[in-house]
Amino acid sequence: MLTIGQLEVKYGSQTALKIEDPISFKKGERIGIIGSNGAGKSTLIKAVLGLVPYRGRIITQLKPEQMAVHMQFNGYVTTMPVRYIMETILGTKIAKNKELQELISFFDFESCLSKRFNALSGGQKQKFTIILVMFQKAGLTFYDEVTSGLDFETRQKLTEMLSQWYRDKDDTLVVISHYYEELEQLADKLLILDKGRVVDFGRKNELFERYCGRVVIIMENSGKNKELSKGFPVLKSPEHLLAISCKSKEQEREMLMILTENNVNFKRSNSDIEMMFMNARERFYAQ
Ligand SMILES: Nc1ncnc2c1ncn2[C@@H]1O[C@H](COP(=O)(O)OP(=O)(O)OP(=O)(O)O)[C@@H](O)[C@H]1O
Repeated sequence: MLTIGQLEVKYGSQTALKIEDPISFKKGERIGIIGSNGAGKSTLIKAVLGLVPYRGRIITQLKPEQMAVHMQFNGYVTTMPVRYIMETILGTKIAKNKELQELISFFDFESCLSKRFNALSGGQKQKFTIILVMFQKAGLTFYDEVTSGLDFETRQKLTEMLSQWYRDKDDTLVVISHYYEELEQLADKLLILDKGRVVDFGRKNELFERYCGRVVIIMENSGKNKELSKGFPVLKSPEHLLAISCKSKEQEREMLMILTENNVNFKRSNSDIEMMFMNARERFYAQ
């Protein structure tokens, strides 16, 4: 569907993004893009959409109208109710369009239609743009920080709605997010960027195995826990946590036995994106 290779985007003399080995997004894939501030995530989307000049190759059979994008920040006319903005942008009347009615109802947006954009809450503003984006039924849809700035509960609800909407559909999605739980729900593959470079690209479970092992056991970073896990491979983790990588069932059993016998609370995970992301970056720079 889309192949990117030998890509370089510069702002003035600063290289914001450099992709050497080709990466491909295939039909139906759900791709999450993860990276710290300034990693080049939005720049990648802008390059694909032709919004910034670049050198290199972006190959796709898709026409511009077959790509839809939800950008991080969106502004609309503030002098009229969002109903009219929606109808003008989409070129259809809500009352006459069943599909649009279905979308509005799915996002519980009916009561918002008479409000002006500025009078919508953060979550409602995002829903408004999501409805506009989804209605286009593009082959490839980008969501850039779709839940950014929302409170935890609204974020969770919106992520769940997106996940539910796309569950049985074959749309290709590219989701940029800083929230690990959002990528957990919406993405099957991850593109990890850092300082404009590709750290890795692959299926979530394969990346987890590559950087964290079979399973990771996470506990408080205390002196006692460090002592108990001596000899086990320690992963890079947030300061307050101690993460142990278990490469085999035997290793995991041994670790769990020690922790249980010593009454230590722990979390076991085979999909922790934060841990995978931190360790992927660590290994990238160690090479
Ligand atoms: N219009 C611009 N002019 C100059 N530099 C820019 C411009 N847009 C982005 N940059 C720089 O390019 C780099 C990548 O920016 P980009 O917005 O792609 O990062 P990002 O990964 O999306 O970050 P964030 O998570 O903060 O949104 C950053 O160093 C940023 O300061």
